[in-house]
Amino acid sequence: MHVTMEKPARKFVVGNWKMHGNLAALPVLGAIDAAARETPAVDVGVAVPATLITAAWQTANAIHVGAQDIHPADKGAHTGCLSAPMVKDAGAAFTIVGHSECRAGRQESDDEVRGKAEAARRHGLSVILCVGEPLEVREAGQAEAVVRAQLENCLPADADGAWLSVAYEPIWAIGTGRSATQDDIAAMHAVLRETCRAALGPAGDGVRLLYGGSVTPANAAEILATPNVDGVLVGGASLTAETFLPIIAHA
Ligand SMILES: O=C(CO)COP(=O)(O)O
Repeated sequence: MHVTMEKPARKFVVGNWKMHGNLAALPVLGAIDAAARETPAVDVGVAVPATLITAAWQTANAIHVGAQDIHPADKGAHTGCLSAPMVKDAGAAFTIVGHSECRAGRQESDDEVRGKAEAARRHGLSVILCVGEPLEVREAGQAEAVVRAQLENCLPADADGAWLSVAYEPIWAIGTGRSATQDDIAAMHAVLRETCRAALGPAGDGVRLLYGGSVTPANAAEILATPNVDGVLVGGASLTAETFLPIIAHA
């Protein structure tokens, strides 16, 4: 089952736990799940470490449980990697692909990221495809051109909002406490929307566009009210109920 994407009515608020959390963190997921059940107009997801996917899926049923990355191949000699069918089997409903921490750590190309998105779709997983520029690119005035090219290169040919979301995560805003300004987010998300429409036609309007990078309870309302922002992808602030629940409440 794909995460149902009913744009623009429903916002998508997603936590990315990165390399944080073990079984002792399940009560946090329980609290997020309870909040999601009380907020049925918002789609809530958490991309947990792979070791927690099954337990999360068994614990929480009002939220979408996701993986943080997959390999483009279904199986093979890829030590330490997980395939789309594996994370699906474990209970994931979606996966993140192309996160800047994966792109940088593993020298991932846009082609590989597109291959991961295609693998996810083949196996019935929804996808959050991440794009975003480093600081030097923004300072050189090239952010929109670079992110547009990144999305064009990573977008699977016949994608649509039934299974695809795109997350704009400027690298300089991740984990720094310095989120992008509302104007910068609006400008970039207009570019993302235009790029989705150019590549996918009317289906491009249905792709949910998320913002990620130092989202907190203090800035979430403003970010979520920005044109073409259909949700947020939250790192640090998704690790505790105290900080993630208020973000869900703002959606
Ligand atoms: O990378 C992120 C989510 O995928 C953002 O992380 P922070 O919210 O910690 O800046």
